[in-house]
Amino acid sequence: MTSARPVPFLKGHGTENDFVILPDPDGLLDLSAETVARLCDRRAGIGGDGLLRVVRSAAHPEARAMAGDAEWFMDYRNADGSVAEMCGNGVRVFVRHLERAGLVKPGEVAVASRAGVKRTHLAEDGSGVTVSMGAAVLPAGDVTVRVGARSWPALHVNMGNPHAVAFVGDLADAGGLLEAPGVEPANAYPTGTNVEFVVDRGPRHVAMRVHERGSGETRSCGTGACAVMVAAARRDGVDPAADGEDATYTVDLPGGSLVITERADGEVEMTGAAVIVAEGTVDPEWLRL
Ligand SMILES: N[C@@H](CCC[C@H](N)C(=O)O)C(=O)O
Repeated sequence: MTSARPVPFLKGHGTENDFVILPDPDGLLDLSAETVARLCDRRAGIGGDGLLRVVRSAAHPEARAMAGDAEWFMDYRNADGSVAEMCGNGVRVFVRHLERAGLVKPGEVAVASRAGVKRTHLAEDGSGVTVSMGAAVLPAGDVTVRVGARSWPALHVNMGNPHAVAFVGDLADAGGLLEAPGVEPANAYPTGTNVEFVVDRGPRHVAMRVHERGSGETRSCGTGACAVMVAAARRDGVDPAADGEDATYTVDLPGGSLVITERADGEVEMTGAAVIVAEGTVDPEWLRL
């Protein structure tokens, strides 16, 4: 990134999955992975699980083709600077920022992402944001998740980005999650994966922890909660496409709860909070690498 002027930023979170937000409507910032990692550093930077760059779709080569359907592109990066296809909590925070900045009105807002255009609904009363996340894809093949000497069978679920969902006896079984869990076979996830550990809380009610690719353990993951909902539904013998009936689950995460509905047409909808907590400018001298 080269910039002589202070760079505006905001900080926000969705169920405590927190993000540095960089408004860059004309796509002028040259954001390297190293710069993203510095901004997301919790001690030496602003701090965040990831970064949301807010760019007009027409101004970004990866989003130009979506500009007719979605004016804004969510350029999402993980805390280590890696690029990811999609971020469920991030897209809610992204539209909350657009609304707060007067760039969109409450109601329907389409957002371009690397996983395609996502349709969102911003409640008039400023409460939650609902996102149509697309249909879950369940690639065939057995997957195993390992932490130390323990292992669990897992379900491979793709929500635009990859997930391995393991049902465990107790969320503490996953241990400290200071390192990425092992996932086998390695070739099931050529670009790595997010890993979810899940327990039951009641009928259509589960709780989870997540280790995110590129960010470590986070307090919430929207795409992860959608993957968990679909995995729990299939385990429970619930398949809305076959049953002809929508199914709704509550997914508790360390940072809050998300309500996930899988519709009979396959669409997975997620509803949850989205909050902007601060805004300011980044010192250009500090940002210079
Ligand atoms: N926290 C996000 C997911 C962010 C991307 C993920 N770490 C990946 O690399 O796929 C969410 O809320 O979905």
